[in-house]
Amino acid sequence: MQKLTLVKVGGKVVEESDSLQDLLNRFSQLEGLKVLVHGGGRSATAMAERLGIETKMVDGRRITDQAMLEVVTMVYGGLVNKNIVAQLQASGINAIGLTGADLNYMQAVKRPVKDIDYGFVGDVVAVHVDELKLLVEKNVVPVLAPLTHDKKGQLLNTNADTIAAEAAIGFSRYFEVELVYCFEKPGVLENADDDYSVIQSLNHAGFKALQVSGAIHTGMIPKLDNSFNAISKGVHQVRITNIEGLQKGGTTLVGD
Ligand SMILES: Nc1ncnc2c1ncn2[C@@H]1O[C@H](COP(=O)(O)OP(=O)(O)O)[C@@H](O)[C@H]1O
Ligand SMILES: CC(=O)N[C@@H](CCC(=O)OP(=O)(O)O)C(=O)O
Repeated sequence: MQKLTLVKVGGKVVEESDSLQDLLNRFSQLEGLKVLVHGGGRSATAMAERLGIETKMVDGRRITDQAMLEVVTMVYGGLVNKNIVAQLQASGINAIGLTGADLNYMQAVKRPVKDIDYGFVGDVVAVHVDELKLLVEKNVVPVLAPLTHDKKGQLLNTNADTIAAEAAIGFSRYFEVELVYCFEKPGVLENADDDYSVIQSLNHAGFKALQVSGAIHTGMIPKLDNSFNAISKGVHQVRITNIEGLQKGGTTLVGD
């Protein structure tokens, strides 16, 4: 099977032009077939503030009402995505920027309201990577924004870590996929405040134990849930690392 590297880059890296440029330079140098997924939560919050639109969060999760959906569509599908595509083109990479509506590659349903109404947030129900496969085989690099659609005309906001895991699972039918989560820390840390405490290899039982002890918390919990879901559904390897570790290093997740 041919190898494919799928890199997800988070909001802090995307927000700062220097770190984004550094990441894209290193990404451009990765050999073989590749896909980039980007977040941009911080950029959306900043743009909402500039537009006088209040950002509402519950337990660290964005509430996407109609006004916020317009902001995230502009920021994720436009500003962030097209900037990345243009910068990759400048590095000689033939990139194409897409939401889940483009080529109908990722379909979702609006999250049902239980205790909390998250608004226009999509839970992924179907992934169609056949057209993307043809593109990557022609050395085109898809740049995927954290937006999905419901196939009835509604765009939905979907977490970028989930988009990356679901796309990686979809591509695993055709390729040996390595999923790399690139964020601001050098890996999953034994102590979130100590950058020298990187855990080199982590299985699901180890994750759960560190979650119970409180060493793994907040945004790292859904990132690891997405990672282990990807491994259980055929993704060859998942790594969590920073820009410097894009090629190797950080935390490698292992199946039980
Ligand atoms: N044990 C841990 N190791 C590393 N980061 C951790 C850990 N526990 C919690 N975190 C937090 O998880 C956050 C990463 O999640 P998130 O902000 O969602 O990532 P992203 O930048 O990819 O969007 C980090 O900023 C860090 O503060
Ligand atoms: C539904 C949901 O969580 N959407 C995220 C999408 C962006 C994202 O995931 O960005 P980071 O990777 O930078 O966190 C949000 O709007 O914040």
